[in-house]
Amino acid sequence: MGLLVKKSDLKIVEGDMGYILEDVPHFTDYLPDLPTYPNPLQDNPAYSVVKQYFVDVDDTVPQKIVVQKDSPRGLHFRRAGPRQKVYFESDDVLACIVTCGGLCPGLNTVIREIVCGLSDMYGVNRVLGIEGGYRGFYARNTIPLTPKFVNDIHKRGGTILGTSRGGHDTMKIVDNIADRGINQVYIIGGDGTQRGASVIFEEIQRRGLKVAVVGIPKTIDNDIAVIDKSFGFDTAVEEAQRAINAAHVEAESIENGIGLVKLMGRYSGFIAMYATLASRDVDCCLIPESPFYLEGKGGLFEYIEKRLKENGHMVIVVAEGAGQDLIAESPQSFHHADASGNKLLHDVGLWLSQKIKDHFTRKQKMAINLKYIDPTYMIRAIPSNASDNVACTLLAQCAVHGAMAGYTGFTVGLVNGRHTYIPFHRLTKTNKVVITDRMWARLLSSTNQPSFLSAKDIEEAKKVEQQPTQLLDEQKSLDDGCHEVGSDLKTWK
Ligand SMILES: Nc1ncnc2c1ncn2[C@@H]1O[C@H](COP(=O)(O)OP(=O)(O)O)[C@@H](O)[C@H]1O
Ligand SMILES: O=P(O)(O)OC[C@H]1O[C@](O)(COP(=O)(O)O)[C@@H](O)[C@@H]1O
Ligand SMILES: [Mg+2]
Repeated sequence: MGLLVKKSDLKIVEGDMGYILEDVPHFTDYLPDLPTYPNPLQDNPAYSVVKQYFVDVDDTVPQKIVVQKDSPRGLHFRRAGPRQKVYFESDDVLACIVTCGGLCPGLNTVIREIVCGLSDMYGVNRVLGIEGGYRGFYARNTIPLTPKFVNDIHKRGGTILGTSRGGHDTMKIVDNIADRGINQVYIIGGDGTQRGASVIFEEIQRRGLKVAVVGIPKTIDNDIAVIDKSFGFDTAVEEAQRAINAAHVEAESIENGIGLVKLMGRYSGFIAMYATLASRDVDCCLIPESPFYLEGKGGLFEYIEKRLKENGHMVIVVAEGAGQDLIAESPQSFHHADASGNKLLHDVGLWLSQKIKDHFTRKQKMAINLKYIDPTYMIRAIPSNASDNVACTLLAQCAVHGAMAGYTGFTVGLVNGRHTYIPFHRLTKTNKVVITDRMWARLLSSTNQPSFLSAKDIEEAKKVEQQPTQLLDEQKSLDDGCHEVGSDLKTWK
């Protein structure tokens, strides 16, 4: 279940024409009369030439960018960036950085840029690395992070700090933060991590500590709500091309060749969809959001047979979360969830390979050559590419600006091309490919695969689409006084 947020805990500012700002918490909400200091950036020669370097206090960014003449202005988030006044003196800051959840290209770049951003922009030189994810706060020693130490780390995949699932003990973590005198906590991770960050922030606020809790969203699956795109996603899609190319070369070199590639995507098929659209060698893309079936008219086997007869070979891309309902329970799937409570998946790649082989060789008596490629971890265990490196840098710098300016309990994220500060609870919902959107239609028209949907399914999907928008749903919940967010795809105990 997602986070349950009371209306009284939200910072909502309403304006004309249906304008709503969902603001993020600030120290002054619970610690009035804190001293402020001029932002040291104003004396930094590198930034002194920038016209209006500091962000206007009233700047906000709309969540919905496409509007009609009479539509309400809708939900907005606070624009990220440096503020004229800061709430920390450089020498007083003791920051820490932790990485949690699965790997993602760019983690080391974000770590590097937080350390260098704190030092170069704000003269902060005390930064600690928390090793091995959340449990590292109370179970491991810290490592001092200096600009020199992190200088080359962006060239490496993974995270120099290590990561983990599970192990989130709020009290132990906050005790540790307080005992060490840490006053800025940078938490890099996905939806689960942001839920964890949210409860850490609540406890810190309850204890009245002047500690900024800042999230930087991470997920290779690109399934975090609200934000445009997560860092590392482009790198993963690019790396997936190598596997798809190999599958294509293998398939076209042999009679009735089928190349099958499994890509990551637990609940959302973004990697599979973008890798397919980028490649143009893919004949069929299967994702969790779009149910499919094997046998009979309009099914996968019929389509495979057609493509082999037309073209002599084909390439299939399958996202790891696709077809889970079709796969029978197996004895191996005894553990149903990982340490963080994420549902464990059946291996759709192996299952599908076997099903295709059985169907064509035994039932159809048609000789096929299937080559299965599983590059799962290869696409996320690599360093980030050039554009992801820049994305990581901007996220890290915006995170630092926000913490220095006294904001807390927020995640930094790109919304409609602008960096914003977003309350944690907004990001814990899972973003999914919408199969009634134009992007999925583009994919279907580029692969020519069947949609696997009956006329009734299409009607149902359109009805879901026509239901009130997310914004209206959420506004209604707010009016009711309570706001539940987050997917119910996983349970947290
Ligand atoms: N609801 C929650 N409350 C507190 N901590 C959580 C919650 N969900 C996940 N976490 C913690 O966040 C960390 C990362 O979560 P996980 O789901 O594995 O990865 P990701 O953050 O990439 O989604 C884990 O250490 C887990 O214990
Ligand atoms: O084997 P692991 O480390 O649990 O990771 C597998 C999972 O990690 C992911 O890459 C991303 O998951 P997170 O965003 O929760 O880290 C999923 O696509 C995949 O199912
Ligand atoms: Mg997750």
